[in-house]
Amino acid sequence: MLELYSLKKSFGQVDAVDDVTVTIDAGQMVGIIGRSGAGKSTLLRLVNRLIEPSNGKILFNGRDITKLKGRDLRLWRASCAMIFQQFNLVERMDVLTNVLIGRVAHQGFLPTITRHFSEAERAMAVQALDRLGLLPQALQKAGTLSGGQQQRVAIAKALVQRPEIMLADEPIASLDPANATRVMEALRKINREDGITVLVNLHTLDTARAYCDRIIAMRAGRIVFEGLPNELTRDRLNSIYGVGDDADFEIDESVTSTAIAPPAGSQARQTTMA
Ligand SMILES: Nc1ncnc2c1ncn2[C@@H]1O[C@H](COP(=O)(O)OP(=O)(O)OP(=O)(O)O)[C@@H](O)[C@H]1O
Repeated sequence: MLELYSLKKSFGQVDAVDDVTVTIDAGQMVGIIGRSGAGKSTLLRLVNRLIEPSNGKILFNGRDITKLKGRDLRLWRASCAMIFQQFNLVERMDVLTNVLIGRVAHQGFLPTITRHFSEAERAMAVQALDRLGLLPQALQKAGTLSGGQQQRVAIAKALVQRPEIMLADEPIASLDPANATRVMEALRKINREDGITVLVNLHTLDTARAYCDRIIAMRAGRIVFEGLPNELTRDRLNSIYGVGDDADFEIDESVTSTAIAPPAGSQARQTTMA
């Protein structure tokens, strides 16, 4: 269980995350939505300890994460793997090596840069690629893959970290709908099959409603909604975001399936919060 208490991060005068208290149960897939600048990325970066909180506490299974240093901090970062919009792969390296780089926290920096990986680690990387349908691309340079394939390599790289939490910061923002669907399905498969908790920042409300067990909505650094996808009704959303009839997005109340890309001819709409 991940618990955030009065978590705050200020950048000068801006409170990017402002007094956030929330509990995420183990094994949940949680979507974080909100307009650009709401504080979604900052929240994930705080959990991963990529940035230090100005105030507040992070507990994971009762352990105070905010106090971790040195090796313990490195192992924490490995156990809450991050996935970024821009994939963060080494494009000139092959896919398998990119995945193996995910082992750095466990085996140290030197063996990683000299590419000394054990047979067990190679087997782990191959298995992760196989699960994500990328075995045929294992020896291809990462930069030659499509965006969706690269993001799935990034997920495989995160998987070999043996994480307990996966933090995905707008993982589908730069992908076309078909690739976005495959990436979201991959995240959900990992969540369901491995019991890994997934926190995913999303720009599209429909995607969050289709894939996530719970939704957190942020506005100006604060959590303004936390609950089940079907509790996020049009009225509630309007009151949360203060939008009127001339809003630049609409809510598709019919979205209950996993599909992001609607079938040809469908009337399904994409809901964008940006
Ligand atoms: N390193 C930083 N230095 C100064 N201000 C920052 C920094 N990182 C974030 N901010 C500010 O904090 C606020 C929240 O930013 P954040 O990136 O967390 O929002 P977001 O909801 O993830 O937005 P987006 O959807 O556009 O990525 C914004 O006002 C942003 O400008």
